[in-house]
Amino acid sequence: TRSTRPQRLLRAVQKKAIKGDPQSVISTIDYFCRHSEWAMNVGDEKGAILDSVVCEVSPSTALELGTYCGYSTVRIARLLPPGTKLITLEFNPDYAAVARQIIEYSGLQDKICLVEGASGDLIPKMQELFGIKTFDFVFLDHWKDRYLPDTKLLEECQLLRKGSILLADNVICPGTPDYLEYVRNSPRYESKYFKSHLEYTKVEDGLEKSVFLG
Ligand SMILES: Nc1ncnc2c1ncn2[C@@H]1O[C@H](/C=C/CNC(=O)c2cc([N+](=O)[O-])cc(O)c2O)[C@@H](O)[C@H]1O
Ligand SMILES: [Mg+2]
Repeated sequence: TRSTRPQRLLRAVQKKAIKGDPQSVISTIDYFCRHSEWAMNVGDEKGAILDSVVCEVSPSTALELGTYCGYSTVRIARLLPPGTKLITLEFNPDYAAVARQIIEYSGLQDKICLVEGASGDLIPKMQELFGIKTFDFVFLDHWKDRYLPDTKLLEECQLLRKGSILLADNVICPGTPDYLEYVRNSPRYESKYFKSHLEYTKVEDGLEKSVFLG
C-alpha cells in the first residue's frame, strides 16, 4: 500500500537531515513541507514564536498535546535546559511511531517522553505516571475541539499553577473559538495573541499565549 505523508516526511529526514542535529531535522521538515507536501507542523514562522516563548519560560516541566510527527516536539525539546523533560501525548499509533523515529534521529530522546494515548485519559494520570505536580508550559496543537475541555481538565487536576503558560496553535485557522473565548474572558487567565500565518502559507493564523493566574 502507498506510504503515508508522515512516512514520506520521515524518509526525507532520514535521507537529508544530519543525525543528532535537531536544527537540521527542523529545516529538513520545513523544506519538505514547503516544496514537496504540506503537513500540519507548526512550521518555521509560528515556530520562531514558539521558540521565543519556550526560551522566555525556560520550563522545568512541559506538556505537548498532539505530537503528530514530532516537529514541535523537537523544536521545544532542543531549547529545554538539561534535566528537564517534555511530555508529549499522541493517540494515533502510526503518527507516534513516526514521531519516535524523528525524535531519535534528532538525538533528543533523553529530553522527551512520548506517551501514546488520549489526552483526556492521560492528563489525570500525569501525577501518578510521572510524579508531575504542575506544568510550567503547555503547547496545545491537537484536535481543535479538545483545547477547551483539556484546559479545564488541567485546571481540575490542579496541573496548572500561578504563572503556568498555555500556548495554543491555530487559534485562527482552523480556529478554536470556544477556547479563545474562554481564555480571553476568564478572570483566571491573562491572554495575548501572536499574529502569524498558517504554516507554509500566506493565510492568517496565530498563537494565543495565556498565563494562568491561579
Ligand atoms: N485528544 C488527543 N490526545 C492525543 N493526541 C491527539 C488528540 N487529539 C488529536 N491528537 C493527535 O494530535 C494531532 C492532531 C492535530 C490536529 N491539528 C490540526 O487539525 C491542524 C490543522 C491545520 N490545518 O488544517 O491547516 C493546521 C494545523 O497547524 C493543525 O494543527 C494528530 O497527530 C492526532 O492524532
Ligand atoms: Mg497546529
